[in-house]
Order: sequence, then C-alpha cells, then structure tokens
Amino acid sequence: MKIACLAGDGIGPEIMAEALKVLDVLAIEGLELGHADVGGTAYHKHGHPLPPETLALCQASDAVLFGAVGDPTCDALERHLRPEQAILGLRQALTLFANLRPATMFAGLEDLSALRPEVARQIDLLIVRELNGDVYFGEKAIRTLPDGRRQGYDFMSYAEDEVRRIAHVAFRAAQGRKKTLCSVDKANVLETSQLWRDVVIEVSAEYPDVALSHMYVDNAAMQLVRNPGQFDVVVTGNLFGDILSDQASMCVGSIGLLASASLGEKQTQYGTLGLYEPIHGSAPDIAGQGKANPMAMILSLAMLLRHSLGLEAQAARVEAAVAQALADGIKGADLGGSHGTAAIGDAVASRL
Ligand SMILES: NC(=O)C1=CN([C@@H]2O[C@H](COP(=O)(O)OP(=O)(O)OC[C@H]3O[C@@H](n4cnc5c(N)ncnc54)[C@H](O)[C@@H]3O)[C@@H](O)[C@H]2O)C=CC1
Ligand SMILES: CC(C)CC(=O)C(=O)O
Ligand SMILES: [Mg+2]
Repeated sequence: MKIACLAGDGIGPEIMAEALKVLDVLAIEGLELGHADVGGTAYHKHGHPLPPETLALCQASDAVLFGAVGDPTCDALERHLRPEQAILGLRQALTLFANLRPATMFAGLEDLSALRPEVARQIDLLIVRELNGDVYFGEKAIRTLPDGRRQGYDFMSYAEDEVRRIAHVAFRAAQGRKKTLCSVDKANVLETSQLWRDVVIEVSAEYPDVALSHMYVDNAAMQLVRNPGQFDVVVTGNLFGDILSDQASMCVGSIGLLASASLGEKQTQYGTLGLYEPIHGSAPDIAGQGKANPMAMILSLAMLLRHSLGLEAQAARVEAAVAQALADGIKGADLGGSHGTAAIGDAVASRL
C-alpha cells in the first residue's frame, strides 16, 4: 500500500505531521510512504508548483494525502506557476472528479457553531462537489477590449457526461444514507445549470428509491444556515460546492474540522484511487505558529483508509479518537480552546 504525502505550504507541513503521527500509531503492515514537494514550496525549490517527480509519485501510489497549497509570495506569478495550480492539476491529472465533503456535528460542539445549538445539532450532511469542470477549468484570461477596457473572463461549462458521472456518485451516496438528494444549481439564470438539472433528473430514473429535490444556490446558502437538518446529500458544481462547504464548516464549528476525499473511477488493489485533504487552505495568517487545528487533516486520513485502502475499521477508529478528543475538551484556538497543533495530534494519537 503506497501513500504519497504532499504537505505543501503554510500550515500544510504542521497538520501533515500530526496525521502521520496518527498513522504511525495504527502501525499498518505493508504501508509505504513517499514524500514530495508541492505548491509554493515546490515552486521555490524546483521552479514549478507540481514538478513531474511529484506527479509521478502520486500516479504510482494508491492514495495521496495532501496538506494545502497557497503562498502569498507567489501571488504575482503567472497563473500556471501559482501554488493553487498544483491541486487543480492533480485533480485533473488523476481524474478525481468527485469531491466528498462530509459535515457532521460532533457531540459537545453545538455551542461553538455559528448557528443556534438546537439548529446545529441537526447537521449530518454530505456535499458531493464536482471537481474536474466548471469555471475553474474553462478558458480564462484578462483581455483588452477594442475600446481599451480590460475584461476578465472564465468560461463556465459542463458536458452532460461530466454531470452524469457525478450524479451517479451522489445518488449512490444517498442510497447509503437517508436516500435524499438535493441538487444545487442556478438553473434560473445559467444554461450550464439548466443542463445540469436536466441530466440529474435523467439519472434519477435509475434511483427510484432516492428522493430528489433541486434548489438554487442562493437559497441553498440561506437554507444551510436556517435549517441545515433538511440536507442529507447535496450534489453541486465545482464553484458552488467550494463555497457551500466552507460555509458548512462554520455551521459545525470550524473550518479546521472538515475533511474531504477526491475520487475518480480508477480502482487500486485495495480500493479507489483518491486524494485526501482538509477543505481549508494553507492559512498563511497562522502558519508556523503551531495554532492550526489538524483534525480536518486527521479526518482526511480516515477517509483515505476507508476509500483507498479498504481499512474501514481503522478509519472508524481514527474518527472515534477525534470525536473523543473533542468530547474531552481538546480544542484549538479555532474552537475557542488553547490546544496547539501538536497537542491536538498527541491527544488523538493517545486516544487510539
Ligand atoms: N486545497 C487547497 O490547498 C486550498 C488552498 N487555498 C489557498 O490557501 C491560501 C489561503 O487561503 P484563505 O482564503 O485564507 O483560506 P484558508 O482556508 O487557508 O484560511 C481561511 C481562514 O481559516 C483559518 N483556518 C484555515 N484552516 C485552519 C485550521 N486547520 N485551523 C485553524 N484555522 C484555520 C485561517 O487561519 C484563515 O483565517 C490561498 O493561497 C488559497 O488560494 C485555499 C483553499 C484550498
Ligand atoms: C485552491 C482552490 C483551487 C481550491 C479550493 O478552494 C478548494 O478546493 O476548496
Ligand atoms: Mg475551498
């Protein structure tokens, strides 16, 4: 079993160290870890945010454990050299089109949610975000119009097969949960969304046991705060899913708690090839201070064990250890606590 570990930038290396601490305690036999540079770190060392050796390591692995990328010193670089292009490039190169972002309320954190405790307590949802299309991957440029004004544009599109494959992932996820799927789009304004909705409805014929609903993204953003308990599985495009999942994180207490799995169709000997990362970024404002909450990274490791290595029991153990640590009052500054990154990692590891 091979895992490619890409720590990346900012808090990436700090939270990666804690996930590896937890992995170490599990003492999984036959596990091989590879490490490579990515993001701004890779740009500074090798002149590119996703060097060929890094991509090759990922392609030769069963799973990628990814910290975060983003480095303010790279802001002025041409787009293709910026750190963020590394994660977009990896998602595309490995055809990881399905991004699973679960948001669940941990016992004892209700008072720390941005919502009222009785509302927050209801949260148990899964955002299934399409990850290989939308404006993130369309033609983009800043051009000068004939009248001299500069214009930025990003082409938004979804082909029907792209919508179909993510819809199947979402319907299957719903079948394994409460059999309720809400498709979020902006079909009242966007043609991309109209096609999205048509295809989701078409696919729904194959899943008569799943109740499908549709919601415009502006309403969904509001409903997520008003009554998040109404959502079970939410399927949406790349841009909307990115934004709604950051919002969902504050509904359960902190962005430092939300993990993700990015999956495609490629199977390995042990499960599905995937990349696992917290939903947050490199948090340059707290990098190097030992303040980052590593729980999202540790929970991403749990998803890796489950989806790519077929180690469900170990995954559940890690999740239970995180839940127990939180219940015991182990909290970082993001949750109003005083535990640092390493102390949180130690606390989870000792509860294993
Ligand atoms: N997948 C990735 O690697 C992602 C990379 N980015 C990049 O990260 C950089 C920073 O982006 P931001 O918009 O500031 O988003 P961010 O998610 O890095 O940070 C937003 C806020 O949340 C806090 N935060 C994030 N993770 C935390 C954690 N584990 N514990 C405690 N607090 C945490 C940060 O301190 C900051 O105040 C940018 O370069 C951006 O492009 C952003 C999102 C995803
Ligand atoms: C850095 C971005 C491209 C990605 C992002 O914000 C995300 O995937 O959540
Ligand atoms: Mg994001």
